[in-house]
Formats: sequence, C-alpha cells, structure tokens
Amino acid sequence: MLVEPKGPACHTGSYSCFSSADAGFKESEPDPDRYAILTELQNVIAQREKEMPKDAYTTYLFEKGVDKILKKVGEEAGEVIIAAKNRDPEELKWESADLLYHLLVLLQEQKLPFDEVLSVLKERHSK
Ligand SMILES: N=c1c2ncn([C@@H]3O[C@H](COP(=O)(O)OP(=O)(O)OP(=O)(O)O)[C@@H](O)[C@H]3O)c2ncn1[C@@H]1O[C@H](COP(=O)(O)O)[C@@H](O)[C@H]1O
Repeated sequence: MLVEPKGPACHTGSYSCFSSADAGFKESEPDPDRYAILTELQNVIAQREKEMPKDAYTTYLFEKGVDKILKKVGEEAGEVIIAAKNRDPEELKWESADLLYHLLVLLQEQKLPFDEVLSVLKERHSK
C-alpha cells in the first residue's frame, strides 16, 4: 500500500522516518550509495543469464531471446513517453524503472558492460 503524507510523517519533523541520517549520512546530503541498486540489479541479471533459474522473469527474457528483449525495451520506452505526455509522475516512475531494468537485460544480452555506458556519460560530462 502506498501513502502520500500531507506533511512530516516522522516525530522528528522529518518528511519520512526513513532518513538517510539513519544510514550515517546527513539528511542534507544525498546517500552516495543510492545508485548501488543498478549494480546489484546488473549482477542479478548476469547471474540469471548464467544460471537460468526456472520461474525468474529474467530467465524468461533470455530464453525468448534478443527480439523479445528489444520488443520489451521498445514497449517500455513507449510507456515512458505516454506517462510523461500525461504528466503522470507516479506512472512515469514505474515505467522508467521498467525501462531501466529491460535496458540492463539488453546490455547483458549484448555483452556490453553497463560500466562502459557510465564511462561515456562520465567522459561527456568531464569535457
Ligand atoms: N526490476 C525488475 C523488473 N522490472 C520490471 N520487471 C518485469 O517486467 C514485466 C513488465 O510488465 P509487462 O506487463 O510489460 O510484461 P508481462 O506481461 O509481465 O510479460 P511479457 O510477456 O510482456 O514479457 C513484469 O513482468 C515485471 O515483473 C522486472 N522483473 C524483474 N526485475 C528485477 O530483476 C531481478 C531478477 O528478477 P527475476 O528474474 O524475476 O528473479 C530482481 O531484482 C527483480 O526485482
């Protein structure tokens, strides 16, 4: 169940009880590990491709092959476009997550390390 607080939800007056301060960070600073989920997800996807466990959705995608994965990337990109066009932030959040996941599956299928994509961004940024 999702609830949207109308004001501070924590007795400390914070927006949420789940503050980054609990993890040893100042609330004003972004958690430096906040993108670690991408690495974790990439590792799980690589593991799925190697082990192909039954009943895993990622296994299903690898079994179906590249055309299915490409179709999903296209579909999810389309859903991102629709959500943005409708100015629906909740939908946009979900569809963006779907797109990122399917993109990571595609990169794994193509044997293109996600690191190399990040390096391109870093290189562009540093110019
Ligand atoms: N992040 C995701 C993720 N995002 C989206 N999806 C799946 O992508 C699908 C998108 O929904 P759709 O309605 O478009 O597709 P569908 O009708 O279910 O399937 P299709 O027949 O269209 O392919 C859903 O089945 C979602 O479960 C994901 N499936 C898995 N993960 C993560 O991948 C990791 C490995 O998951 P498993 O492979 O399932 O163990 C775990 O960390 C998961 O949380």
